[in-house]
Amino acid sequence: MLKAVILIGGPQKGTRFRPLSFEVPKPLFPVAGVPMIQHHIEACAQVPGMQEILLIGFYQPDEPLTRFLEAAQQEFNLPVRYLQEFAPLGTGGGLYHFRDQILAGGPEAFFVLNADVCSDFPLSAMLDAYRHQPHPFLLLGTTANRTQSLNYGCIVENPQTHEVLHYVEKPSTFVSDIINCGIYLFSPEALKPLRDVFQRNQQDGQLEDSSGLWPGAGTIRLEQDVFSALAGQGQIYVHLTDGIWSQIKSAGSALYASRLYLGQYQLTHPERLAKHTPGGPRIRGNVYIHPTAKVAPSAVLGPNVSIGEGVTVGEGVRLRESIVLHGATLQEHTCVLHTIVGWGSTVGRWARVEGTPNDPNPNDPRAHMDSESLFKDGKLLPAITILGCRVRIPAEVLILNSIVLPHKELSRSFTNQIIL
Ligand SMILES: Nc1nc2c(ncn2[C@@H]2O[C@H](COP(=O)(O)OP(=O)(O)O[C@H]3O[C@H](CO)[C@@H](O)[C@H](O)[C@@H]3O)[C@@H](O)[C@H]2O)c(=O)[nH]1
Repeated sequence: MLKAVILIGGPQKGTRFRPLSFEVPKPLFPVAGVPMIQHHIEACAQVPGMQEILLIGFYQPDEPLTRFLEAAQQEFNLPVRYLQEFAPLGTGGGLYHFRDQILAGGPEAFFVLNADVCSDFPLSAMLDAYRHQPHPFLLLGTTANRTQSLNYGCIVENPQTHEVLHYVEKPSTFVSDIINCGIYLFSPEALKPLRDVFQRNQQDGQLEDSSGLWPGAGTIRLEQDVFSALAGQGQIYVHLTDGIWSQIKSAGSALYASRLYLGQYQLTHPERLAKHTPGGPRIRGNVYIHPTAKVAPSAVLGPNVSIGEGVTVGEGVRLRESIVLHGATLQEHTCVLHTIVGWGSTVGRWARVEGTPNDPNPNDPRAHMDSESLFKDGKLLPAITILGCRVRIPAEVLILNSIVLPHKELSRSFTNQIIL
């Protein structure tokens, strides 16, 4: 019997996701038409013997989260429960705090997944590797180029045995091109080192560390406190993958992840991809259209477009590399490229809304999305355009490389601006 834990974090963590995280908790943001963590849940539910999926975080259990959990339980016919931390406990504190719930029923092992990653989740392959040679910690690893590796946990392995010999979280100089994907398979034994860290933190007193976290309150950093400390002791192994993988930290990376998942749907969910039908809109490449959306037949959509519930797309609209969220309206002949259109927003006739993608270098197979910062030298960097919720864009204007905060009613064109 197996279980899975998804680490969903909490409200203040989604700052690079603003203004989109104002409306919905980041783990529920739709990526390729379904909430971000539904991809995780679908992957876990497919592993034979999966008994229960636990979401651990420090969000207040609000209505969208509760509705999502109920829908997921019904769809996958599995208990999917939310366990709320009393305070942010770090990536390992929640696992230790809720250890009794995780180990209830005696699982053989449990998966631990960061919520903010996009992957094809090779969970069965990880399970095979684990069963072949059970160790307390199995980490999924992928490769990154030298510069980008510094943004992740870096793993030095023994290439013969795949034992993790050395682990450094976000090093300041190059350590290894194998990075931690934030996808793990732990044996029940893994909770013992977590207990040791917990007890040590209690003894050391309630000292604040440099990140402002409070170890005495039960905070455990899986990466630094456990992986770095135990590397080279025969307890941590890495399973390498060359499948799709990306972090979802910013709106730009959500758009990129949407593209990756839409590509995956060819294999996993062909029924979710829109097909060209006589009298229907023209579809180019991978496109998701929610069944309740109304799309005019002369619209041209794709590639890599995802259209949410109740969206209206008018005649002659051109839509490419974009996510259009619940209840938005694109009036006739708008052109929307590399943009996220927020919930209930309206783009007026003949308006053009465009962003600039910051996709990984296509000539470097090890490149990932850069963890973008919005500014360089005091200037807003060109990036995808984001319209917050219920924004109104008038007819015949151009909105380029801009972020528009919720409820704004614009009256003219804007380029390279954050509109507050
Ligand atoms: N429950 C809970 N979850 C948390 C907490 N803090 C973070 N998380 C969740 O844990 C995951 C990791 O979050 P971060 O702490 O922001 O780390 P990171 O910068 O994403 O880096 C981690 O992931 C990388 C892969 O995406 C790894 O390369 C890196 O080593 C590390 O594990 C996210 O899904 C986040 O929601 C917490 O206090 N409580």
